[in-house]
Amino acid sequence: MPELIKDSGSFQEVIKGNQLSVVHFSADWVEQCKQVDDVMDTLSKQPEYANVKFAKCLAEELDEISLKYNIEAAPTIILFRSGKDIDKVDGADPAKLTAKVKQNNTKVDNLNDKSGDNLEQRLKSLINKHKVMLFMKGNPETPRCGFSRQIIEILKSAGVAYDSFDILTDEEVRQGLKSYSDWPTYPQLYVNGELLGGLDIIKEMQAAGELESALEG
Ligand SMILES: N[C@@H](CCC(=O)N[C@@H](CS)C(=O)NCC(=O)O)C(=O)O
Repeated sequence: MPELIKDSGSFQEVIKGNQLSVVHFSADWVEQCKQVDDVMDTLSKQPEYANVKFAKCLAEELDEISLKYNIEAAPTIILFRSGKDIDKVDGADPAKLTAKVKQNNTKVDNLNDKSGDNLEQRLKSLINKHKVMLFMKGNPETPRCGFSRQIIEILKSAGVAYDSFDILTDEEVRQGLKSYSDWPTYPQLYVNGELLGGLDIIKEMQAAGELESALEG
């Protein structure tokens, strides 16, 4: 049975930690929320989700938290890992909610499996996955940050082939790459395993007519 979050202290308790946390922003008077309650209840009883935290909060009673996470209507379900929101389901959509819990929990499992691995090796292999490799928020079809969206447009106009990695799906890579490359933000664009830069640098290169040759490596 999902825990009922009553204040911001218990909310922080629920979302912290490397496990997946699934929080239903609910309103008692909205019929669809009952459907989400049932799905959350069923999922919480499945052995494969034994380490996932399922919780519910009454969105109108915790307005500061609802504001922070842009809750516009109940039900909204937000998935968290290590205190950060990593995914979201708007409205009562049992199939989508189930799929997202499964998908994001698999990522945590992968992360845990890899915890003994050398993070540096993982980062190196990701950086070298493609000649031009973009680390961004979201994916080229659905960028989840304006900076990432702009760099996608630039790469599109340069007509270059590239691969991308969504750092919102992997907190270890998100934080690890910042220190590995000594670069604090995303997007990060790599060519032949070397950091070319973030959005501002890429824009400068484009303005100077240097981008296409830099992308050639
Ligand atoms: N001026 C930066 C803009 C990028 C930026 O500020 N990104 C922020 C917000 S999307 C970021 O990645 N913050 C660190 C994080 O979210 O982990 C650039 O040239 O790339």
